[in-house]
Amino acid sequence: MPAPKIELHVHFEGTVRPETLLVIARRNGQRLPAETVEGLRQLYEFTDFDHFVRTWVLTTNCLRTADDFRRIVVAYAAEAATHGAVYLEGIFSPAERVRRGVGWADIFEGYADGAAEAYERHGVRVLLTPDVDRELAPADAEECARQAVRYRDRGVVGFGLGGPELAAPAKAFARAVAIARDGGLAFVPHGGEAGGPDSVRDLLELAPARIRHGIRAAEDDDLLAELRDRGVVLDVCPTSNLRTRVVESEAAHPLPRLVAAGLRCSVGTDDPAMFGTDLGREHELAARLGLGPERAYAAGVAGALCDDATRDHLVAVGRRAYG
Ligand SMILES: O=c1[nH]cnc2c1ncn2[C@@H]1O[C@H](CO)[C@@H](O)[C@H]1O
Repeated sequence: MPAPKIELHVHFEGTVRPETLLVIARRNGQRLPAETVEGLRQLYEFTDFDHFVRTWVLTTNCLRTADDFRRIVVAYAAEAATHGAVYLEGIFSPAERVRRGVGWADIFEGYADGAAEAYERHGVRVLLTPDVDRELAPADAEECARQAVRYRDRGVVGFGLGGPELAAPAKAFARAVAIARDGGLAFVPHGGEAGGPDSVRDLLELAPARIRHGIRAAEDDDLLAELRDRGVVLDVCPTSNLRTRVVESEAAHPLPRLVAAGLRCSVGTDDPAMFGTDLGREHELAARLGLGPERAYAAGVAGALCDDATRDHLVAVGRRAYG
């Protein structure tokens, strides 16, 4: 049995393995930019972060029905469970689907049903953190936040910001974040991935519950100290950083610096099907970079947006496995 794991940073749309994506696209009458598994794999050779984001938008468009969303959650929970996952917080990007004619309810109902079914069938607790990309009009982001709040009792616990990091400052979405927060959702944005320390500071003004990536905080000692003192958990995805080329090589990855600075870092796969990774391999890489499974699990417990009973359960699971 693999050691228990908590994954806080995974995009459900990016978990769909090429074989399955081709089937879904065909069923929905959607054209993908490649028509074979090999073709998709080649498409996933990213030249830079921007190229990755553009490709992500192209390939994830074929997901369209409530049933698609439900199934991809259940399938990923099954996969992650084989690597020891006991708790997942999954991201999805509703506005990108709505823009292409999918209804809000189909998206939220599908993901919420999937989260419930994942627990029933695979024993993995799944909570949901929809996000908006930084190229979205703020008014549309506000609508997404309102929709997310409506699903608060169906497993939606957070609201995030993703996509091209340099397209707009987080502040442009302050109203959407306020709507989410007033509705009981935590703010869990991406930042410090393609953008540097200033981009992380920009997020801190909106009091994030965690930061997705945040790795470029390692370039600034004062910022590292501030993140440590505030206890902000960073959801780090090392393979993603290598594959989108925001980090040049494994040896150059800032994770050892983050760990040395006393930051709490969880380990995530980000978009495992697009980056050719899985939760087990991601933890092997994190361990090589100085972040072992026990410490990663503790960061997961600290960062999870769950209720007290679930956190107590996660603590007990961790204690049994790691002592
Ligand atoms: O590593 C990542 N960084 C930023 N955005 C990401 C990442 N992985 C997936 N997305 C998703 O890409 C979409 C593009 O507009 C966004 O919705 C974001 O959630």
